[in-house]
Amino acid sequence: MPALNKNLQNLVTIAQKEEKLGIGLMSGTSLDGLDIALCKFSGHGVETKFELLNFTTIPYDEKFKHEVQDVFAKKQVSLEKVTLLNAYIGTFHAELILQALKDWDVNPGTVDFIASHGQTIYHAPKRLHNQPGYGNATLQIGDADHIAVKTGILTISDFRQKHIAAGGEGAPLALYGDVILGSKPGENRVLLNIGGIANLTFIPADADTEVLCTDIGPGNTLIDAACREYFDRSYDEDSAIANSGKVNDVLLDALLDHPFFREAAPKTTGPELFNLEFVADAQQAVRLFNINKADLVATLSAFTGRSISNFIKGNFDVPGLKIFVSGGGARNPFVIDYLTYALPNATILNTDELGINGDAKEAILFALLGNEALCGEPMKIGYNPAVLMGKFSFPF
Ligand SMILES: Nc1ncnc2c1ncn2[C@@H]1O[C@H](COP(=O)(O)OP(=O)(O)OP(=O)(O)O)[C@@H](O)[C@H]1O
Ligand SMILES: CC(=O)N[C@H]1[C@@H]2OC[C@@H](O2)[C@@H](O)[C@@H]1O[C@H](C)C(=O)O
Repeated sequence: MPALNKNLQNLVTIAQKEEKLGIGLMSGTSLDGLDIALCKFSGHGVETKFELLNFTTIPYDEKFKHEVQDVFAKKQVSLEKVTLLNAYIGTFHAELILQALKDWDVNPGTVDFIASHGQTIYHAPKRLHNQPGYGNATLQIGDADHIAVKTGILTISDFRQKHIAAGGEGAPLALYGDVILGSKPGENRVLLNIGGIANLTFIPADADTEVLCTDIGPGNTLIDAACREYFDRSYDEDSAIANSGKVNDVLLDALLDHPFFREAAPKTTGPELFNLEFVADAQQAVRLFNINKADLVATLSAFTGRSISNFIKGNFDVPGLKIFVSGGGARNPFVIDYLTYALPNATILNTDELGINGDAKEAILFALLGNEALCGEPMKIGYNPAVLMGKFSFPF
């Protein structure tokens, strides 16, 4: 029998190691920076033992943000730019990983794998694009061959395509991590991530009830977009702008009137739908052509709070519900106060109370999916396809 080549031999050796050191990468819809989580794993599936050794977010500079924004969530872009960015982001992410490892004094040779989400540039579930003959689709760029070659570390990437191939919408993938890391028998839990888009995983107390993981609607994306457009700021730090404005209830109702909120879950979305054009359409519908810009930010912040609380109230009317919040929106006091007020029967906590750093949660999730790709078994959770996700890129 011919011997396996060096890449495959290394792959088998890594897959069979009792303990693995893996890096998870996430670069989300907020485009604030690259989240890098260095984790130690043993086991797989619900038996996974996991430790977060180091975490950092390396902020993107304005130039890089603009480069990505040029092609992000837009129907028409330069194909040349997308092609250039695919290689460029891969190489850039590799440089950021090497920088983080240097800062942590970790030798890249000791890291077994990198699990890279890539940068989503377009998310197109069938419900959203509505084009006959085409199914669900999504596109993450930042090619992993560049990461593997530049870092010398086996890289697993492009997790969402397998989810779609097996019948999903390619997102949210959070449930695999949420169930592995956040379940507690006998307790009704929601793990709520407020990133650019808000999503949640409901883990019921009773094992016979189905786990549900779904996007809910906008998290920070509209608040950030309005801050960029009208205040020359990238976000509303500590809700300073929202707190100086007044919620416009007519506009709030118009925003909430979109059919997305009436569609059955699980469902996914993105800034392809929730953008400033969406807000202008809602203003048009109620003939509100002029609105004070601080009132607009307050209304968009209330929109995030209300769409999340409506979904939770409408779907999980269960006793003793605990909601563990993560993502940058957990630091938006206006949104968190709104949830606390609108959901008096639930307890609102932070994922840190589960021992999971809320900022690191999504990067940890991808590290965990990388671990599953190496040594796991397909898991049937909720309505999600039972498949192992990710593609392998070798360093040599
Ligand atoms: N102090 C703060 N006050 C208000 N908002 C904040 C604060 N800190 C962070 N945020 C919000 O969090 C955002 C970043 O969130 P996060 O890093 O979770 O996004 P992401 O990973 O891109 O999201 P996604 O889950 O959609 O991929 C910022 O753009 C901002 O809107
Ligand atoms: C296509 C895509 O990148 N979706 C992201 C985005 O950000 C939040 C929400 O929309 C979620 O569906 C998903 O990310 C997380 C990590 C997920 O898959 O669970």
